[in-house]
Amino acid sequence: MTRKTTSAAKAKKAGKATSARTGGGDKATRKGATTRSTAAPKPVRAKAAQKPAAGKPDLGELRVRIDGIDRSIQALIAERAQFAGQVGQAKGKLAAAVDYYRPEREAQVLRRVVDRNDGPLNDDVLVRVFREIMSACLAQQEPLKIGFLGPEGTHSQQAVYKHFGHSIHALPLGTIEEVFQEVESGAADFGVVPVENSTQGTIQSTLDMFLTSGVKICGEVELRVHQHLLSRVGAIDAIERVYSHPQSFAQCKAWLRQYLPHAEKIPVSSNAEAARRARNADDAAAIAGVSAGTVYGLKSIAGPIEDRPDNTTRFLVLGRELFPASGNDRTSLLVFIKDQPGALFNILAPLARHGLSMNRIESRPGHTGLWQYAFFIDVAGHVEEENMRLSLAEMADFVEDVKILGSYPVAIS
Ligand SMILES: O=C(O)C(=O)C[C@]1(C(=O)O)C=C[C@@H](O)C=C1
Repeated sequence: MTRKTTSAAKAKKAGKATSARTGGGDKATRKGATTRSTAAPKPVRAKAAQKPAAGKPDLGELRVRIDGIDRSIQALIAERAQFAGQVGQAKGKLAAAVDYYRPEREAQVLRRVVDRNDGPLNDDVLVRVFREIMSACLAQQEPLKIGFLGPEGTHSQQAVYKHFGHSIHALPLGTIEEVFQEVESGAADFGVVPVENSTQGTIQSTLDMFLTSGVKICGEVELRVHQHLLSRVGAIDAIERVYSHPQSFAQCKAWLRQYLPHAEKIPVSSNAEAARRARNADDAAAIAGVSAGTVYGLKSIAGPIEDRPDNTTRFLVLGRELFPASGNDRTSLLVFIKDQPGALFNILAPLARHGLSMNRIESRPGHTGLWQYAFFIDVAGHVEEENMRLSLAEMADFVEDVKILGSYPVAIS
């Protein structure tokens, strides 16, 4: 019964969409065109209704076409939301919004968007649009609660919206440790924390949290990070002090040396905190993203000011469970190796034997004994896959312990 109603509704809507897409068949479209041509002769409209110059497209006609397409898009989004609602029902009565979230499915949807894209819009623009649609579809159950390193306006918050869209509750938290704790306790459904920057390297406080926390990595986000010099007056000559996160100072080292060599550099816990402080004095500035400037009412004096134009931060999405494979995944392992000759070689050799690429390896004091190290290893693939399972089994003789921190879709756009 449900299926019958749905397909009938779908056919009806598809018909409506087709006529709107072709431009002339839709009643409302024709009405729009008529209204426009007989509109009262206000100067602006009269200009739009004028015959276009030879070779120039007709503005009024183009807008009628756009209106028709908008109607089709809106009808299709509504139809998609209905199906997504039914998918929710198909999953059964689940305890909370977090149980409806499927990162592997979202990654597959977005990859298809990229594969289909022939322009004129860029992949990242289309991914953003579809991300928002899925975000809104999921929020029909209940919006997800996402913890991040606050306050409002940080790059972490931008990463939250890039990954989850805007139909969520973003929860600003005081420290990276708190993000882990809130996810582990269930107060947040997911968390987003920075893990490495292309200019500055690893954020070690994030890696170290995995030594003791039970959270799982269920996604990654890559964000191009643009830094600006922000102040309440917007004049560089007035600046005596600059606030920022140490990582951001490091990303803008050459620029600061050239343009503000004598200003005092004051490290604070986040760029947004820097912006919050800079709003209190005319001689203070912050290095932060423009969104922090918007939140705290600051003007951009200069930007982007990062030394490397490809400056990118990678964030991890933290959750409480592992998700199935999406088809293009990464696995993060925390390996405590045995203190014996060739131990590191012996844990990496199985990966090579089974054709798995290691994307990254990082050693940190393992907190298990003096000079004992833990290795954070990222490998292409998913733990569900045969070659990964075989590699892990073959490593077993050479490790004290292996923790699978997560198997998650590789970042999209
Ligand atoms: O396919 C699903 O499992 C859905 O719930 C639908 C949908 C979507 O809008 O496409 C919504 C949320 C999930 O995180 C993944 C996909």
